Amino acid sequence: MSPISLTQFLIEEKRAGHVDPDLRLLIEVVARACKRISIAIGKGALGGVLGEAGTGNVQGEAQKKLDVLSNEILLEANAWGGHLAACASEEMEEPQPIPDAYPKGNFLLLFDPLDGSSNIDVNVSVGTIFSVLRCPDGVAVPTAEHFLQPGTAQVAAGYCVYGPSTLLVLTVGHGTHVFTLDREVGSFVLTRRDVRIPEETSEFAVNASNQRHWEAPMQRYVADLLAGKDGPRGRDFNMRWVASMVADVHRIITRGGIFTYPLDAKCKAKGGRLRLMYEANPMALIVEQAGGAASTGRERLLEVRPTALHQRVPVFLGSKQEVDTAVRYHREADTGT
Ligand SMILES: O=P(O)(O)OC[C@H]1O[C@](O)(COP(=O)(O)O)[C@@H](O)[C@@H]1O
Ligand SMILES: [Mg+2]
Ligand SMILES: [Mg+2]
Repeated sequence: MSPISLTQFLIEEKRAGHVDPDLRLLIEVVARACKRISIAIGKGALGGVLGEAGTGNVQGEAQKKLDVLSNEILLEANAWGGHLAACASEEMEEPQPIPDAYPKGNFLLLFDPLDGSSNIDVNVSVGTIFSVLRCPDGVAVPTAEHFLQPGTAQVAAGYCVYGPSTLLVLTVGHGTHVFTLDREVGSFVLTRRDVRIPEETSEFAVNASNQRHWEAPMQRYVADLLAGKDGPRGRDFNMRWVASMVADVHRIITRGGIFTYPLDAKCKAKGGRLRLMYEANPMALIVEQAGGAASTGRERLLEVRPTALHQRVPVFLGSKQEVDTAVRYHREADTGT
C-alpha cells in the first residue's frame, strides 16, 4: 500500500466524521510549525540555537534559546491559521488571544514548545507537545479559566519528537498514529496506524536520583521492580530514563513500558513536576488511545479537574497492567490494606 501523507490521513478522518474541517487545518498548522522547529534544532550550534536565552519563564526556570524560538514559531504559525481563539504555553504566564486583526476560530491550543530542555545542548532527543480543546461558546477573548477543562475534553493531542528522525504522534480520539517527516519531500507520512501499547512490560522509566524523596508506596513499588525475579514481582525489570518526556513516552508507544514522575518531597508543594495541561493530559490521551493507561497514582489523569493553567501533577503512564500495579501500591498504602 502506498504511504499516505498527514494531509490525506486527516481528510480520511474528516470523511469518517472524526475531525471537523477546522480541526484538520489546525493540526496541519501545528505540524508545519513542528517541521520548522525540527529544521532549527537540526542546525544546532551552526544555527546559534543552543544555550541559554538569558530569560526566565513562569515556572521560575531559565529558558533555553530553543524554548523561546519554538514558542515564537508556534505562536506565529497559529496566529495566521484562523482556527484558534487563543493559545497557552509553558513559556507564557497568561494565554495569548488571537489578535483582532487575524481571523479567529473555535479552538484553544496548549503547548509545551520544547520538551526535554535539559537535553538540548547535549544533542539528545527533545520534542513539542500539544493539546487542543474547544473554546466555550460565546467567549470572544478567552482567558486562563476557559482552558481549565479536564483531559477528557481534548479533541486532539500530539507530540513531535526531534530525534534521529522527526516523528509526529497524533490522536483525534480514534486511535494513536505515528507519522515520519520525509525531509526530502518536507511532509509527514503515516508510518504506523493505530498503535497498540503492550499491556504487560518489564521496562520502567523514573528519575531514580529522587528516590529518597519519594512517598512510601513509590519506594515499595520501585524496590519490588529492582528486586526482580528474586522479589514479589517474580521477574527482572530494566530501567531507562532519557529525561525528555517525549522520548521516554515514545519508547513506550513503540515497545511498552511505564513512565513515572511521582510526587516527591521536592515537588510536593507544587503538586508534582510535570504540567497537567500541556504535558500530562495530551500524553495521557495519546497513551489511552493506544490501549495504555495514565494515572496520578490515585486517579485517572484525564479526569483531573484543572484549577490552574500551569498546575503540576504526579504522572504514571504506559502499559496498562503496570500502571494498574503502581496504582494498587498507592491504594494499598492509602487504605492500609
Ligand atoms: O530533570 P529531571 O528531573 O530528570 O526531569 C526530566 C523531565 O523534565 C522535563 O524536561 C520537563 O519538561 P521541559 O523540558 O519542557 O521543562 C521532561 O521532559 C522530563 O521528563
Ligand atoms: Mg516539558
Ligand atoms: Mg518545555
